[in-house]
Amino acid sequence: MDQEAADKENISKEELAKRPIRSFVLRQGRLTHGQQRALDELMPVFGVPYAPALIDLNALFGRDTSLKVLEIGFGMGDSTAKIAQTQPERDFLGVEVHAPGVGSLLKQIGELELKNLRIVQHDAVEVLKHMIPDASLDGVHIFFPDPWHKKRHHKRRLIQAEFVKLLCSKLKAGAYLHVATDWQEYAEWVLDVLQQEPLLENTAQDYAPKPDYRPLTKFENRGIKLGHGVWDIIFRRK
Ligand SMILES: C[S@@+](CC[C@H](N)C(=O)[O-])C[C@H]1O[C@@H](n2cnc3c(N)ncnc32)[C@H](O)[C@@H]1O
Repeated sequence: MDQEAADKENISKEELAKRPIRSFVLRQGRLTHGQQRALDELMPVFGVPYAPALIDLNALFGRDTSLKVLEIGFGMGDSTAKIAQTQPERDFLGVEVHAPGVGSLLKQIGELELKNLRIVQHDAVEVLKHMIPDASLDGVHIFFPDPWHKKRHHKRRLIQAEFVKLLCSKLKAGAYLHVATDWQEYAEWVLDVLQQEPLLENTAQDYAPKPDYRPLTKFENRGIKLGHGVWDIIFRRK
């Protein structure tokens, strides 16, 4: 049993044992004024409340000709907003559990007047299972997922064989799955898990060159200057 995880969430070890293993720890996190305001004013407009009911993605975005891309764990949403801004012909559904991040992305949606981005604030595993129709996605972005460094936490890593199966069921034939990470051991793990899924094929020999649509984050820029690596892994649904 994971005392550290129980302590972090202020719940008993017994309660934790009954819950499914999750890829995140929900921290309270302070909201800035701007984030709170964006949550109050823009969540009713751009937020999709979690419910165990399938979403009609074409109806949600009001068009059926656009490609539909899901992003899991967008953090503060800076890359998400930039991508949505530079690809107005595509529609993006971002999923994140962290309230300050959701507030931050809503603020950017307002400032940039983005029409092609919607947000669900909930565990992406449940969103995928209960809200995303089968074979409805053209792409999935998972940028810098929590690497869960310690061996005893590896079970919390988002990218696992079972999760990848679930993802595959939601991808259209030919759709892409793009994972980026700055932790080499997690990059190797992701490559291994994706290679073992028979419904996926790698678009590269192993790691892919960074596609232009993924902006360099501030954090990544700093890392590159220090000689740290970033690995992009892009597979396609057969
Ligand atoms: C290390 S951060 C990276 C954030 C962002 N993609 C970036 O590149 O800066 C990982 C994010 O994934 C979110 N996350 C992890 N598991 C999740 C899940 N199952 N559903 C939704 N969000 C999740 C966390 O809350 C966190 O904000």
